Amino acid sequence: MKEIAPSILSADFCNLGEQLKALKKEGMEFVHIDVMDGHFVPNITIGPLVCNSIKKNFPDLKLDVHLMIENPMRYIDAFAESNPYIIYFHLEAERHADRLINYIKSKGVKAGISINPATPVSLLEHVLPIVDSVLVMSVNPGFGGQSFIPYTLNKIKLLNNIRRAQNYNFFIAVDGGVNSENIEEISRLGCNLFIAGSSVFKGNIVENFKKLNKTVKGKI
Ligand SMILES: O=C(CO)[C@H](O)[C@H](O)COP(=O)(O)O
Ligand SMILES: [Co+2]
Repeated sequence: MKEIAPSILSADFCNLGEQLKALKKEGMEFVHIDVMDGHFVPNITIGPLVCNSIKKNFPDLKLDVHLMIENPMRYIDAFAESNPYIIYFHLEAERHADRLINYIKSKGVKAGISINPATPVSLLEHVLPIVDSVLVMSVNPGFGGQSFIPYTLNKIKLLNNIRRAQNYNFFIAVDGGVNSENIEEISRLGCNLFIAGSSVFKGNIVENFKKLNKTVKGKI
């Protein structure tokens, strides 16, 4: 799989429906939703109400829900209500990762685990066989529009190597500072889902999406 997941963190919230409609027309399948609680990260953003509204208006969009919150277990039921494609939680925010992965799956939702730039891939060793996705943060979480941290490329490469060697099934998602200049390299290293906020929503959103999408799908 090679897909772009536009992150609505950088969308125009007064025109969110129109923007999603325009992107969907160009083949957008995933929409990335950044949930921030003002504790795990300094910012406060979106809750389950918005997820429910997007799902109601765009039932076939795959909701890619990125929880950047403390105590994620407490909110799984609420976010599972919108029937998302996947819920990611942060390893740094959860002492009982195995329990939480299984709980998310018990709701019929794919379970993803996200790691901050400074968190090593080795900490995921024992859960890699059971997660549906690993989300590599390529910026420090909390805000859109930051620059891609180059050393995170090594983490993508390492995850891809482990996946190949062990025959694991998780997909690799990368989030933060993804743009038309670095997306090709990120793709070559084995990334499957490219989360892009400002590089889609700043400027001409349709043209931005088309360019990124064509690059990862190898049509240019
Ligand atoms: O999780 C996030 C920030 O914590 C966002 O998904 C990410 O930053 C996307 O925005 P941009 O592409 O502008 O970096
Ligand atoms: Co995100």
